[in-house]
Amino acid sequence: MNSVTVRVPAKVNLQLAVGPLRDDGYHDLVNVFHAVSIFDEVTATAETGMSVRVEGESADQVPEDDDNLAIQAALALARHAGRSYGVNLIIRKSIPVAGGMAGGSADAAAALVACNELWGLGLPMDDLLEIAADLGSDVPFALLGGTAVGTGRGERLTPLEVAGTFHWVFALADGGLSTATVYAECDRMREAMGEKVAWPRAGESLLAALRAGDAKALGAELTNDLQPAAVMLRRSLARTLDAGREQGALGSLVSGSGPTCAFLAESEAHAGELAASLKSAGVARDLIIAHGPVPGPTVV
Ligand SMILES: C[C@@](CO)(OP(=O)(O)O)[C@H](O)COP(=O)(O)OP(=O)(O)OC[C@H]1O[C@@H](n2ccc(N)nc2=O)[C@H](O)[C@@H]1O
Ligand SMILES: Nc1ncnc2c1ncn2[C@@H]1O[C@H](COP(=O)(O)OP(=O)(O)O)[C@@H](O)[C@H]1O
Repeated sequence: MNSVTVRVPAKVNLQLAVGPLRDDGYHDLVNVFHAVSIFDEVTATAETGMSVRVEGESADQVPEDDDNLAIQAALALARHAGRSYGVNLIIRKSIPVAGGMAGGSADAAAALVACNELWGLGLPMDDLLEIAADLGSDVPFALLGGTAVGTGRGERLTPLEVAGTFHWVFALADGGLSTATVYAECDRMREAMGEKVAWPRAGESLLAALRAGDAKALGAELTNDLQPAAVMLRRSLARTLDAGREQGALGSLVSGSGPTCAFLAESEAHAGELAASLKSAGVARDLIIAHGPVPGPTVV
């Protein structure tokens, strides 16, 4: 086999509970990940060296050297296998870059799956999950897909039972936000308010809403502890979130570290109406309709 293509979804966080800052610079989380139908595609082709090319949505903002998370994934996999494999990766991006939808992590997960296949390694999921956790906190979930709760840095995963499909509208912003900057702003705001940071816990009502496939109940339970920090760093997000609520979204929140905002709709038709109203309100660079949960990386 000379070439393998893998399609990989974006994520939105249904609950992001951020615990205290740890000594290693990370925060303990309860991170309820939900994979949605916005996909990047990664094609891995056998080659002697390691190279990457990025095409599509905001490709100019993605590094085409060893800083690219997909190349880092291929290098980590080759190291794990103890061989000096080579690969050319072509990444076709649709997931917004630095948008809080884990596009880089998705590409890394896709590269792990594609190279595992291309190089005939046959490594099991558990090995790939271990390599993924060293690449970034969100990469293990990007390998898994579906809906799952992440603890620790977000890398320790338990898949969640979900009934049916949820319909979403995503409002894209101009430019990205740095994940590390948003966590640091969250710490700064908490300190300024003298807030005692609680140990993060999964919301029982949120898990029940997922099990029941109850969009209305889910909408009321969406929470993101990074949202105040993201809004502080990008004030225009307050207006975007307000517009979603005014236009009848069941729930509105910043996706992860932002600046993408996510709006939960009642149905596919309602998502279409909501996207149209948000477009008229002029509160986003672009709007994308998607559904979740969807499976993780898939060889196409
Ligand atoms: C916020 C979240 C929510 O899912 O995703 P994004 O919105 O960026 O997609 C994640 O926690 C991001 O995960 P990921 O993007 O993989 O982060 P990493 O590369 O592991 O870490 C980047 C930086 O984020 C901060 N970080 C990350 C994870 C964590 N549990 N605590 C942290 O404080 C640290 O400052 C770290 O240096
Ligand atoms: N394959 C990749 N796709 C996107 N961004 C990447 C990739 N590899 C490295 N990066 C870098 O990671 C940063 C965060 O990207 P991304 O994963 O899209 O956002 P977020 O962490 O907000 O979900 C980008 O600014 C970019 O410089």
